[in-house]
Amino acid sequence: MTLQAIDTFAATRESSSSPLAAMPIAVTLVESVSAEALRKRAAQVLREVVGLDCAECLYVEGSGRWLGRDGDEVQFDCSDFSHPYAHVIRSGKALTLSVGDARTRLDHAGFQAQVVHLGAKKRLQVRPLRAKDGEQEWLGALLMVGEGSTFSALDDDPGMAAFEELLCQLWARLSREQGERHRSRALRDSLVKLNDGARRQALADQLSEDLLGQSTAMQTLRRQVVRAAETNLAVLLQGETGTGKDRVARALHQLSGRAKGPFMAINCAAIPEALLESELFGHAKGAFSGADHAQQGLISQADGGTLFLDEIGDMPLALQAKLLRVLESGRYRPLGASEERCADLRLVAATHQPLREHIRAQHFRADLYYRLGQFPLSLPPLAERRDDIAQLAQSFISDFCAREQRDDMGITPSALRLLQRREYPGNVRELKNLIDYACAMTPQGADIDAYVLPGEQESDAQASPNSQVNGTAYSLPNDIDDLRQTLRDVESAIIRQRLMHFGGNRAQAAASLGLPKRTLAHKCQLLELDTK
Ligand SMILES: Nc1ncnc2c1ncn2[C@@H]1O[C@H](COP(=O)(O)OP(=O)(O)OP(=O)(O)O)[C@@H](O)[C@H]1O
Repeated sequence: MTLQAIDTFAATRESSSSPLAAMPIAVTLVESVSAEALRKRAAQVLREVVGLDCAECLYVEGSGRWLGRDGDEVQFDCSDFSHPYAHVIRSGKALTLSVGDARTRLDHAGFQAQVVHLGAKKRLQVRPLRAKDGEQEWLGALLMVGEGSTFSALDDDPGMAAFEELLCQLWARLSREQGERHRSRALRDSLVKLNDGARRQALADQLSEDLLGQSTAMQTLRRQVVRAAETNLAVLLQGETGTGKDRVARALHQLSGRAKGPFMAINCAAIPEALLESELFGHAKGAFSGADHAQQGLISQADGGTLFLDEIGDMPLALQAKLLRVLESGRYRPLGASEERCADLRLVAATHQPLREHIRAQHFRADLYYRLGQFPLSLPPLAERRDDIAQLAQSFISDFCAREQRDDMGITPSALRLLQRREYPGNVRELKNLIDYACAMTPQGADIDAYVLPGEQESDAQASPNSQVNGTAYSLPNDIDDLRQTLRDVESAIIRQRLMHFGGNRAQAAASLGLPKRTLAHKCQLLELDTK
């Protein structure tokens, strides 16, 4: 299928009554190999098939501040209201006016050049184009110029809505794919251009897209990751569970000169001891019963790239000695093989365990510990960077909406305050799970409210003795030292569960608890469960 499909469709559109008549256009759009090609094709469809005088897709460039035109230097500042795109991007709503009006009311030179040759009586419509996948808010804007009757027909045409939806979906996907590819290339190119300090800062800033958090601890961590990525040193990541060790390991690989090589990962705690050696080192044919063919191990597969050993604290002592040899000499011997092999890899290991204590207990080799930790990195627990919670929460909400194809949702200030106050033994992973749950419990069109967030006692309910009040399960802490606060917590948990049960309907929740609605509203306010 080629661009001819557009012409064919244009010719047959009038006469065709097939419900599948729009398929060739969809195929043409889907075949676009880049976001730029997609924009061109979409505009061509609108001109040739719909019969518009002018159609053009403008794109929001990376910083989100400018709208650009393909093949043109002209850029439109998104906060400059002398052109229609700023109005549309800021309001999120389409704008329709006559070309004549646009000429007199909007005096941006670049925009004037776009419409100067068009008849003053024609209508002009600009529509915002927005990715619904949460990764990239604004894609750009669609400029269309044509007869008033064409727009009246388009406004009622479900085909136009479907066309726009398809365009946005494809665009978001293509720009994400391109962005991912371009990002590492651009980063490496920038190494050449910038001096060391600026280059490192630029890389650390780029990393903030993957390793979220503006706290000092996260900024320091990102700068350390950049430094570590410049070297071939073995990196030991230490941090509580869920602090992002896996993410950091992948970022290290992506930033390093080995980014084009493989990234192989294994969780040493998840593989039975007996299998771990052959998984890592590989084996020769007949090395053990059942080994009816030779198999490469991860060390060999990571050649030229990075090997990530998660939960290194769980590696058996015998294997630790073999791993040390790989690190010292770059040589290893697959199980049952007669010859040694070489591997050129960077090792990144991670643990949440106190390895020094393991060394004292003789469960971990001290020499391996020091060799692994040539470049030690500590990941801060979430409790030490509560300032990051708001950004993380917003990002997880967007991820949820994109994944579940839900409309954008926000979070109320009281819900955010609750999140910022609570404890997170499971760190960022726990916060992410909590947000996923809260998103799922929040009705379409609403923001996450405090009442949908399970309290800490509810999360830990299995761990401590449960009680039953008024049909609502909650857990009694064992170490009550402030009865009033405990009673407030229990009251808050009960009200939140009731509100959740009744989908946020305060009147029903109040009736079910035998309270006047006003009293419940007052309690909600005191307990910061208020939504308004
Ligand atoms: N700084 C961060 N920015 C965005 N997401 C993060 C960040 N840190 C962690 N996460 C997310 O939290 C979850 C847990 O992260 P990850 O698996 O990297 O933690 P971990 O320290 O390796 O955990 P474990 O020790 O249990 O294996 C993942 O969903 C990850 O994407």
